Amino acid sequence: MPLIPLPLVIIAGGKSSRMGSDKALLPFGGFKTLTEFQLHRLKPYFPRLHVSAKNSEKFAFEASFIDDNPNFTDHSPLVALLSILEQLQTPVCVLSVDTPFVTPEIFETLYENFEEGDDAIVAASPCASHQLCAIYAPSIAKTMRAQLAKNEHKIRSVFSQSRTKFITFESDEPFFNLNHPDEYQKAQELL
Ligand SMILES: Nc1nc2c(ncn2[C@@H]2O[C@H](COP(=O)(O)OP(=O)(O)OP(=O)(O)O)[C@@H](O)[C@H]2O)c(=O)[nH]1
Repeated sequence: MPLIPLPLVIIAGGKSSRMGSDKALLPFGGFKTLTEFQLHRLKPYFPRLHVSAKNSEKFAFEASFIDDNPNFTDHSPLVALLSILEQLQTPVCVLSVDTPFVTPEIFETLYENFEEGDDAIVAASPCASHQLCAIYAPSIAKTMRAQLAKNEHKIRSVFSQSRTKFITFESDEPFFNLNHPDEYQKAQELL
């Protein structure tokens, strides 16, 4: 059983504009919310789990929440990542709440590739890279802060200015994510 000695943060504070209702709160896999599904299935593999949100008051369950830094009023994964690193100040595994098929083995492989001096280790697959299935070190926060100070939310620019490695996995399937209602439907069928 893989055991990854870093905290895992489930990132769940987006607008869900394409889904039409908050993805993090959708029922999934027998759980009241997709967020609780993710916490439950990944809990055995990490020493601590947290949930990142713009405002955690939206959740009706208990967990260790990391609210976004209130100085950033915009929504973006970059805002979430910087807020997480500022609060935890340790290397962290992160996972987008809307990817219910990412396995612990994927994080184990990312961790095996994480070396002294790395700023980020990001999963990739044939069709895409997955910036929210990754390990980030606090050393990348400075570059993120500078980027957000320019009101620039593209994580790719942060990658190009830091020591970021991409680890490519064979299949796109574990990275299937739920952006639209038909993808939510398909994910329920795939379970
Ligand atoms: N904490 C936090 N999470 C965010 C923020 N913006 C996006 N996320 C999360 O980042 C992940 C990827 O977000 P997207 O799917 O690109 O955006 P989204 O806002 O959820 O959905 P769309 O509005 O349809 O683009 C999701 O798990 C979101 O919950 C933010 O400002 N704060």
